[in-house]
Amino acid sequence: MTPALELTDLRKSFGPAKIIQGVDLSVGKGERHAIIGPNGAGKSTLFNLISGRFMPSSGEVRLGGELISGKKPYQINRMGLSRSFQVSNIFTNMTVRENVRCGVLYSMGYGYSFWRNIGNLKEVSEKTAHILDEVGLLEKANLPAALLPYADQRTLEIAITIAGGADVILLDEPTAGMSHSETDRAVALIEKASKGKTLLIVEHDMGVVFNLADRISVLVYGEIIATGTPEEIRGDAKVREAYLGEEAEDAA
Ligand SMILES: Nc1ncnc2c1ncn2[C@@H]1O[C@H](COP(=O)(O)OP(=O)(O)OP(=O)(O)O)[C@@H](O)[C@H]1O
Repeated sequence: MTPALELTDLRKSFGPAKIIQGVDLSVGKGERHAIIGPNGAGKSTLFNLISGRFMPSSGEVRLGGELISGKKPYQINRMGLSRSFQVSNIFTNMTVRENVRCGVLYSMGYGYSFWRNIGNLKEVSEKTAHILDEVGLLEKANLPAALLPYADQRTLEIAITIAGGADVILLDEPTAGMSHSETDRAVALIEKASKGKTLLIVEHDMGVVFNLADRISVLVYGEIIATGTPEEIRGDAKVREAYLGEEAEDAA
C-alpha cells in the first residue's frame, strides 16, 4: 500500500551545518507516528521540510505517493497535509468560532474570503459547530480567541488544523506548556480528532508519546537512529544510550 507520507534520503544544511542528514521514513495511512529526540536534533527542521516552509538540500518528500518537496506550503496544504499553527498564529481578534470557520472555509475551497457573507452558509456553520463540539470549545465559541486560557488556545490551534480537512496532520509539540490534566485532555482530543487520519507528532512529553503513538522514530543529530513500536523503542539499547534513559522508565 502507498504510504501516506514518505521521506527518502532527506537532507538539509544551513551553510556548512548539516542539520538533517539523510532521513528515510515511511508513515502508513492512519498511523500515529511520533518523532522524538534531544533538543536541537532537527525535529522542527524536519517538519519545516515536510510542510514546505524549507526547501530540502536534497532528497524527496511524498504525500500519498505524490512528490511534494519543492512545493509551497499552501500547495502542500491543498494536497492534504495540515500542520498545527503556533499559538501566536491564531487570529486573536476573532472569536473562537470564526477561527475554526476559517479553517473549514479553507478546506472547502473558499480560501480566506472574509468579504463573503459566510455566516449564511449552512454547511460551513454545521461543520464549524461539529468541530467546536468535538474539541470542547462550543461554550466558548463566541469569545475572542485572545481571551482564551493558554491551554484552550493550544486546543483551538489543534481544532483549526483539523478543520482544514487534511488527511495527514503534523502536530508540533501540542502539549507544550500544559499541566498534567490539560495534557490528558489534549491527548484525548488528539486521539478522537485524528481517527482515520495520519498523524505525525513531535512531542517532548514521553507519557504522551508512549500513549498516543503506534510507532516512534528517534532523531539524533539529524539522523533517525531507530523506528519501532513504543515497546521496541523502550527496549532499544541505542535509543536508551543516546536519548531516552530514565524518561522511558518514567513513561512505562
Ligand atoms: N533557519 C536556520 N538557519 C540556521 N540554522 C538553523 C535554522 N533552523 C534551525 N537551525 C539549526 O538546526 C538545528 C536543529 O534545530 P531544530 O529546531 O530543528 O531542532 P529541534 O529538534 O526541533 O529542537 P527542539 O527540541 O529544541 O525544538 C539547531 O542547531 C538550529 O540552530
